[in-house]
Amino acid sequence: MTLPDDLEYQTGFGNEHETEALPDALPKACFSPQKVPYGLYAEQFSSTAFTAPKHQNRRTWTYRIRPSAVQGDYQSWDHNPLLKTAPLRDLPPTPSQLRWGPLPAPEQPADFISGLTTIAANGDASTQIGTAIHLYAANQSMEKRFFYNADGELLIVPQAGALMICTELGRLQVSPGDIAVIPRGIKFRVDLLEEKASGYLCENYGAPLTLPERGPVGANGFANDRDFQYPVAWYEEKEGEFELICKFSGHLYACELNHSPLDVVAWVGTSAPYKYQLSRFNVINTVSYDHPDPSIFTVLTSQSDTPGVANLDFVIFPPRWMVAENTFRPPWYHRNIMSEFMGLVHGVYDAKEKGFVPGGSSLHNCMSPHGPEADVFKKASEADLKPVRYENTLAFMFESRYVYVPSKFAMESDIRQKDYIKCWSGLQKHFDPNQKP
Ligand SMILES: O=C(O)Cc1cc(O)ccc1O
Ligand SMILES: [Fe+2]
Repeated sequence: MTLPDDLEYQTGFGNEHETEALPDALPKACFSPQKVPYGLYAEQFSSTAFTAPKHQNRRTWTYRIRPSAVQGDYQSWDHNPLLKTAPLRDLPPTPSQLRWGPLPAPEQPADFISGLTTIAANGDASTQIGTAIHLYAANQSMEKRFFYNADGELLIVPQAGALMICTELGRLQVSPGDIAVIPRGIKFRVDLLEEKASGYLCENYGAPLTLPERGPVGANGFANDRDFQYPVAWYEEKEGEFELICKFSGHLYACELNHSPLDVVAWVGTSAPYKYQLSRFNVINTVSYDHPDPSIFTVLTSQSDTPGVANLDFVIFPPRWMVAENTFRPPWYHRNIMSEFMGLVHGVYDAKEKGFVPGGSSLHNCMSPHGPEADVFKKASEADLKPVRYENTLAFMFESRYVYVPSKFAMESDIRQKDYIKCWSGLQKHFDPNQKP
């Protein structure tokens, strides 16, 4: 369900946005004046190295009631043993094709952070390489708890239930069909707008997500810059007993706060949380023949140090027309150097009509063979190739150059579909050397 979203946003991917919740709160002629309007403190927030190339540089100046340094001592926080960080060492990486059903709804109270479960991770957070994939399942708002993640940027893909993500830089409302991205280090709280909420969370240890190049497609297409929505300044002036949780180099810490950290009255900069409605994606595909590589469906990419080889590609399979002639239309059988983790927001995915259910996941690691299940192969091989519209479907992929290591929970939990590979066992031999091509 999509709840109406009446919040105000600023638009434009990666723009230097500026916003103030009180008139003239934003200093005009410099970033760090001797006295900030309204008695605020200036604090710079850097998401990239000071010296990162200009087109990649992301930093934001915040003007806040108290500097972030006003907080208690960090103590270790051990309330979520299922939240893990790469490198995962409990089990060896596996080339086995894996699939999972959704997580059951939590029986105990769980918020967005305490209700996180890690399914897989790759790379190494301490070297800022790789990603982790978690599922969230929450039945309560974070209330007096706030969180920031020093290990990476967070890409939230809601699957059920609308969320109000209250951040230092303002609020984002997201429903299934939207995504939100929270920069590394930004403090936030997630409020549930419905009784429960669940979805996927990709933690990107690497370079911040950005739009892929458009190449010969030109200046428009795929995810258009104008459709990315950034919050306007919004603050809470609240005193009391609050808790700030942080994930730092794979460890969870908490410190006490005597005020809400969402106290930024004005900000200007290029590093900020944002949301994007996936239905805005301009889908580009063949109008002649063959099934193009799924990179044509890339919404956002986190580049590694090798050009064209992603730390993380976020790819979607949205509703679209399928018109390819003389073509086997579903994904082909394939083996890929990149590792592919998939999820389903709603509907049915064209390669897997059974077993891959909304809220579920699959993993096909580097070079592990996969493709349509047996029934899909049969149907697609005989289909009448008239134009058809794929409706009510939204699958996605977190694709990475690094092998995903599943968590112990993922391998041992009942949500793992241990018979997944049987989906290909019905593929019969049809070879006939005497058949005329
Ligand atoms: O494996 C998958 O289902 C994802 C995928 C989809 C597609 O259309 C082409 C290649 C690919 O890896
Ligand atoms: Fe694939």
